[in-house]
Amino acid sequence: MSFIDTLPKAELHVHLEGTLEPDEMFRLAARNGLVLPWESTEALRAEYSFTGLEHFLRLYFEGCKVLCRREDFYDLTAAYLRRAASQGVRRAEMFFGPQSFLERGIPAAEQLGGITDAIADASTDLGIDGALIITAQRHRTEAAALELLEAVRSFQDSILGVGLGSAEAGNPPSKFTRYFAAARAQGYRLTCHAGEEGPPAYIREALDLCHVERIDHGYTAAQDPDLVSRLADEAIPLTMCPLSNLRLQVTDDLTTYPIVDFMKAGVVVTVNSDDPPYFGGYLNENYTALEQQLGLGAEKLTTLARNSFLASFADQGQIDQALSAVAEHAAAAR
Ligand SMILES: Nc1ncnc2[nH]cnc12
Ligand SMILES: [Zn+2]
Repeated sequence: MSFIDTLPKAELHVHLEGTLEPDEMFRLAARNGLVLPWESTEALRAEYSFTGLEHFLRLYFEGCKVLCRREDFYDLTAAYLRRAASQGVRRAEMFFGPQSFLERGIPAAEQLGGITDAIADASTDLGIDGALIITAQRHRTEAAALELLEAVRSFQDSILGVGLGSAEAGNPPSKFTRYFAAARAQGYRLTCHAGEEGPPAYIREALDLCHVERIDHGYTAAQDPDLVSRLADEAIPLTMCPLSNLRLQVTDDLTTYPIVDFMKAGVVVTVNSDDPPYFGGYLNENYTALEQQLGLGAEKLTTLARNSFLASFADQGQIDQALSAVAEHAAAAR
């Protein structure tokens, strides 16, 4: 086991629908009497070569079609949490976008009931602390996002936060100010995908107009040094996803990935997996890619793990406990 394998970590940017492994996609399709447009898992994997975010999203939404019943959502969540726990993940704040399923007539209770049961069982069986962040899809209207908040209202006690995902270009955060205001009024923690393919101005909008507490990706902040200083000064964390950015051609090469520059500037940057099977790795593969491509040593890897807990929406007591575990792990490795 390597230093990274056993380093205690939090994962703050993973889409549950994006954790569907190809063999599981085929198993769930068969269970639900559906025929997939691919002959085999190999044929499906051959599609995992993306020109950009929208290309990827077409395949991602196609995969969502095999999720139909409560047990499908349970199995999906349970499998991710098992995998995460085996990689030293102590806390996972997971995104889930109900709109794809609501539009197919699958009740919120089936979706969220399966997910929350799996979170509860994984907490008991594996000791991993899971939490749910509902995301609206920004290619849809703000009215649809507001309807989503209503559709999940009776599950509010099981939902930690609210975010915004899907196709970024042309769908700025300013389109969703009322959605974020309503979510904030209902007591949710707020986060927003921004600066993945969109410009730094989208990150500023997410902060100034939507008042979010975290930025998901934030890659393009590197183009705007004043914004980087602001993220540091205001302690706004970034949940970055290196292998995702590589596979979606956001970045050509991880040897120039801006995460070290962000760390030096004092930004609370974190490493995450986004949609692991689609992008070639779970959390530890993302840490390992940075270790290899940027030459990160134990000190910087430890800072990234510390940041993951500092940036989480966990209670302060839980954060303090996790930070002690990270410090012990680092000390034992010296
Ligand atoms: N990388 C990503 N960006 C935006 N929305 C997503 N949904 C799943 N993965 C996503
Ligand atoms: Zn994402």
